[in-house]
Amino acid sequence: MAAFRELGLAPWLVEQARQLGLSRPTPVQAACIPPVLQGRDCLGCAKTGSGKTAAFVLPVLQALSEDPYGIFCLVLTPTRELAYQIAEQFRVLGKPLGLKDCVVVGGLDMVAQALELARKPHVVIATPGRLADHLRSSNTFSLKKLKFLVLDEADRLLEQECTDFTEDLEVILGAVPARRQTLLFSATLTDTLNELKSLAMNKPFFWEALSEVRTVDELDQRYLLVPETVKDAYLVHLIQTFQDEHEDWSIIVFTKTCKDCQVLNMMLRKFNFPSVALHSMMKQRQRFAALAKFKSSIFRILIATDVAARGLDIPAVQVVINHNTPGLPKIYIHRVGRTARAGRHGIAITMVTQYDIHLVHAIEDEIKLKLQEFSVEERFVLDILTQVYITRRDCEIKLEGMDFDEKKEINKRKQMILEGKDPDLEAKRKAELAKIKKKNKQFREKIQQTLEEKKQLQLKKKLQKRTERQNRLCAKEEK
Ligand SMILES: Nc1ncnc2c1ncn2[C@@H]1O[C@H](COP(=O)(O)OP(=O)(O)OP(=O)(O)O)[C@@H](O)[C@H]1O
Repeated sequence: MAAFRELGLAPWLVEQARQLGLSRPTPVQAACIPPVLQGRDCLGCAKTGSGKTAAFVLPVLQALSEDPYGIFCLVLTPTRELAYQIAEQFRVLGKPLGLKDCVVVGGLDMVAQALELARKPHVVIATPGRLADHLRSSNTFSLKKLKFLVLDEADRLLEQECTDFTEDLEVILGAVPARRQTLLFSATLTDTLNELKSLAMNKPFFWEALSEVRTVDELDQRYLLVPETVKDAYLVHLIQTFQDEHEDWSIIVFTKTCKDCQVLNMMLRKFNFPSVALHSMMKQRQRFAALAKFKSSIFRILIATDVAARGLDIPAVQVVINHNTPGLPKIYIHRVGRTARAGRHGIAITMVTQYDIHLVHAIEDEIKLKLQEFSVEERFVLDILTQVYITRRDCEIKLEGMDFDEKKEINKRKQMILEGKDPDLEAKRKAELAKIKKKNKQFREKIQQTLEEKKQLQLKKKLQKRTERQNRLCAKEEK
């Protein structure tokens, strides 16, 4: 394969890449860097951990070094943690340029971000919601001269799942120039390819890794069939086994909900495991702190929701455990892709209950590979079953006392504020709407009741008349 130099990158950038340990380009880099340097739009689809970030960071930096100004490049990404990770790559590789970057994500001070944006950074790395908020509320910066628009995890940004970015993307696309280079990357582009192609119209170059299997060869993919009620005991047993056998391994456990994530973290800590949680109901500073502890291997176990499923690059992660079977094969691909990155080996174990077997089949169909069974000595699990059950119950009771659901309500209010809505006004509006609905219902019921009463009355009168008529007839006959 060609060296970085042969792809058209400048010597200073090749040297910078080498210092970071990138000595030879990965296939996605070798394929995508030249067309991007030629000014073409690019859609790159390559497996998790294959170096897609540098595939866009390097050519953007090269173009920036030839014509430096701000704001030159905007990178959009679905999660806050990922935004910081990408910013770090720009910072390290772009150090000789004196690169100025700005990270614009939710959960942090908006005023400080607005000030930074006004200073015209070369590169802005943002989550769509917060950037759209800035665009709606301020005119202290402009994206009109932008040269590059990058959508990392592009399919996630376009799909309408739990967090729907559509409205925010519309605001952002309205603020960037039509004449620009658009770069779109993900490990799972194919589902949204048509929408993505409409974003990249400048002689787009599409590259997809030539491979039947959609996950990396270095990943050992297993399933563990467990009854729903004893999942946690299996989890504790698995973690204990990995910790005993491989002290230096880091483990990510993916859970379905924030509450599950919080309870499992509390439970594992009761068993003295060095774990931290990461989910969207935590304050942003807590999220960063948890991730920093995990990345520095101070805490070797991360319990996370899908907020950590995409993009995070933590080389020490050797094991991914899916506490629930992901409902979508795409989510499975990203989750298990947190291990076995950049040619390293890793293992992914998915817990499967009797109700999830169809989900496993869907995953296998998508990745074009059969998962192998992971065997566990059940007597060890049986030994800890009761203890794990009681500990989990204790943690659930404790969590209820901590008003976890109330916090959810508070977070909803915060989200409204970020969306420029007044939560009290919204609550009032909702209450008024409910009142009107209730009144309408009462009114309808009253009409119904009156109609019913009238009907009854008419029926009564009819019956009365009939009886009177019969009485009269009887009286006549008697006469
Ligand atoms: N040319 C290279 N040589 C060696 N290592 C590389 C090279 N390019 C990237 N890497 C390393 O590979 C790891 C994964 O890269 P990156 O995070 O860009 O993957 P990705 O394809 O974006 O994965 P995901 O789909 O999970 O987001 C990083 O640690 C990065 O430093």
